Amino acid sequence: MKLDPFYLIVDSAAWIERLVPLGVKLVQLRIKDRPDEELRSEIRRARAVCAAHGCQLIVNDYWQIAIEEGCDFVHLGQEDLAEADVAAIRAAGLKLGLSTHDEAELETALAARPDYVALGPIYPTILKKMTWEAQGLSRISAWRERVRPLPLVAIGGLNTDRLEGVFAHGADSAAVVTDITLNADPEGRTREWIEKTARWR
Ligand SMILES: Cc1ncc(COP(=O)(O)OP(=O)(O)O)c(N)n1
Ligand SMILES: Cc1nc(C(=O)O)sc1CCOP(=O)(O)O
Ligand SMILES: [Mg+2]
Repeated sequence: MKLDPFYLIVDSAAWIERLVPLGVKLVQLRIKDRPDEELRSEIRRARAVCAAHGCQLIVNDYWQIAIEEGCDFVHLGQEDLAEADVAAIRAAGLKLGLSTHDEAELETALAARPDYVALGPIYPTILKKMTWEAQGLSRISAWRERVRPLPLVAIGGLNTDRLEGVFAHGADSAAVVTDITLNADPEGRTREWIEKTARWR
């Protein structure tokens, strides 16, 4: 499986409606702490836009709702994975991406036979408080060898100046939140990400 080198992560269908039509081909809907009905409505809106624009939608955390809403890809962290029914996710035909932050998590992730592995935080992130120090670029190279032939996603503190480094060290896709959503010009920055990742597409 090949992932687009630009992996956008946003927290609402409104962001997806705004940015996916610009040419984004891989997007994660990462919503926290909202009632189920709101989540369903957000997922439905996101699915419609992604279907219209040939963009792969990945639903974060809410694998049961993703199954029920007919989605085809979920992302889980290690705590999510511990509580998830991976067999049910597979039986429903969904693909699965998993987070990793250290060796033990990588072992756990690979044992679950995911469709991609994410490594983070490569650089410090302002999005959420993390237990892990920044991994640095060399960790990407180490993960590259361990994760092959699965795609490797780099995440955490990425911006357009850091792309060369993450791809040179073996990432297949660069995931980003705040470099776009907190940018003064999110549309312009999204176009820049699309252009600057073209070499690895
Ligand atoms: C591509 C990608 N990588 C890592 C994460 C983080 O997942 P998780 O550790 O479960 O944390 P939350 O995002 O759920 O807060 C991700 N969402 N996407
Ligand atoms: C959601 C998330 N997960 C991470 C991990 O390391 O697992 S880092 C991260 C935040 C990514 O946001 P930004 O691009 O703004 O740094
Ligand atoms: Mg999670």
